[in-house]
Amino acid sequence: MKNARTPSTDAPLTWKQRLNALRNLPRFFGLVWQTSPGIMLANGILRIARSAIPVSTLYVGKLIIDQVVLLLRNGGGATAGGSTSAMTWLWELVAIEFGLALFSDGLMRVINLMDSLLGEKFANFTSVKIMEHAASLDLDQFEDTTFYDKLERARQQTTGRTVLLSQVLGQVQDLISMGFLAVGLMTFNPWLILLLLVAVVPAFLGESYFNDRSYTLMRAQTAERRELDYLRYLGASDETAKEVKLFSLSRFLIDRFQALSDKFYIDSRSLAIQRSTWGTVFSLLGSLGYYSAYVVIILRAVHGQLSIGDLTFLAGSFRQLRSLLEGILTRFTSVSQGAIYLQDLFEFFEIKPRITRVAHPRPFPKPIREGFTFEDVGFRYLHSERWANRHLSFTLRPGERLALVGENGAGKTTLIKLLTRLYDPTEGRILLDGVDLREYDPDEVRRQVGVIFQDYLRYQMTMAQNIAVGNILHKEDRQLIETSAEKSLANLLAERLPGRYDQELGRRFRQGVELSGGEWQKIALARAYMRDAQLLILDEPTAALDARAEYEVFQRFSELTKGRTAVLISHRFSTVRMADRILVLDKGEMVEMGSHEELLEKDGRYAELFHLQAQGYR
Ligand SMILES: Nc1ncnc2c1ncn2[C@@H]1O[C@H](COP(=O)(O)OP(=O)(O)OP(=O)(O)O)[C@@H](O)[C@H]1O
Repeated sequence: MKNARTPSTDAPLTWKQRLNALRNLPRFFGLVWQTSPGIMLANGILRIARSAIPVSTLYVGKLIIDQVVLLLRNGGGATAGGSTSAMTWLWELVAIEFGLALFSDGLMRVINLMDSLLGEKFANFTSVKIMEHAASLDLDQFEDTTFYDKLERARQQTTGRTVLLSQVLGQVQDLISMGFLAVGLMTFNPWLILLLLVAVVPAFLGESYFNDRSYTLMRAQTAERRELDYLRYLGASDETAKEVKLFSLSRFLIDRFQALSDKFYIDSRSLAIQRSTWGTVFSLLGSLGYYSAYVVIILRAVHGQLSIGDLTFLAGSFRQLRSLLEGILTRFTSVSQGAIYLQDLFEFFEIKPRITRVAHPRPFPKPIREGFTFEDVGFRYLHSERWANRHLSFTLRPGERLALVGENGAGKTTLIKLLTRLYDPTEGRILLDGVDLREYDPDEVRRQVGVIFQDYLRYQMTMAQNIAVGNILHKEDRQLIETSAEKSLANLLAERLPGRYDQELGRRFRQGVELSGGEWQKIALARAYMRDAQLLILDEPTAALDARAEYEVFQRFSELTKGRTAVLISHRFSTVRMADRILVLDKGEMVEMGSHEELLEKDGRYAELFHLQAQGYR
């Protein structure tokens, strides 16, 4: 991650940082171009056409006034001889101005339409890209809060980037308009340009200063804003309602929400007040500059150096130039602001997964011959001092059923995550058939392993889809889905549901049916049977099942995993004893390994835990 390029959260942005951020724009437009080259090109051409309109309109206006003055001087349009052609010319000019106004209006509408179409396409395009990139990253990157903030900022600004798009395009258009107007103004009096700058530059500097401060504020609040979203979710979601009600948490949550949002309000209020005060001062300065220029122009007109048409043209040009320049400078700060936000997006795209595919991965062994060997494996979570696993050395033999036993936090789930390459070991290595697991394609490893974690997801989808997620490539294979359900006993549930396998589950959308914890678990278990995996891993798969269901599930599991390697984590010894071997973990380290009988005979930690549980049943 290139954190060095990200401005720090407490210092306002320097000009250099602003200009640096502009370097993101070409890449941004590259992406926009990728989204829709046709609309982008048409948009550019129309904007160039539109930028010539202000100066043209003013010039035609000048010609009209001069023509009227000429006609008046010649005794009035109706009476003067030879004035018919002058009148015709006058009406032609009016028609041209009218045409220009219509054309300008039409162009603006088409441009706005294109901006919004392009913006929407781009927002969808980046959202998809963000999702795709997020999918390629490692689990531990998601568990890192700085990463999460970055992802959140990248995600939140999808709509902001749509605005940036029209701002940058508008900027280019206005710059060209200004060029035309400035040429006109300078041919009359170059000093007027100087007055213009005096009128506008302070406003610009003020604007950029306050933009810096609001960006800094926004950035400093990222983590708290995330908390605000979380509180909002806790306070009003179907998943949390039960507990929030029972524990009467709503007041506690609302107060916390209120305190946080009040803090945001106070911070933003003082900034908004300062901004508005200074804004008034700068705008006064601007008016002063404008009226000084106006006086210069009027004096020259009175002395006969300028025609009345010139006067209106120049005054109009000056007024328009001022508002364009102001617009451009103000927009510059928000464009560079937007460009800095883009940095968040690009930095997010630059985060690379560490668990990568080697250039020439080895084919996954079919069948596995020697098994998985842990060689002094240790693992520490990011930012954690403690080792979640340490000094693990053992072999998971092919065809063996291994149970992992240990108290809460002993490192059982972590060991599974290492085995499935969700993480790579911090030290030591894991071999599969004598070759480092990192030499295989991680996707292939995950395909060959069927794993159900204790915190499996309850998808708010149909029952069939809930099972199919175990092997999404076969989502249409009804036969496979139904046999998997039979293996996990979820088929009995399907028979009871009104919509059978097509029944929507969960209450979030449509007419879903909510299930009990054990029912959900059977569905999750079916996912493991969806793939013809060589290694099956169940992490506390039966915790929510009743005694009979648990017995049946394990009877089946034993039959179904015959000849396949299986790892189970369970706190129930009735389940654990079915395994061929048991690995006992304590504080991340292996303390014992052996069959149920061997370990009882040894009378060590396993025997102690076993007797403790058995006592509870006596
Ligand atoms: N994502 C994480 N980030 C940081 N630390 C973690 C993370 N997940 C687990 N830990 C820590 O690692 C240690 C081992 O956790 P693990 O989930 O492997 O235990 P476990 O044996 O599966 O526990 P349980 O029986 O409660 O499921 C714990 O001390 C836990 O606090």
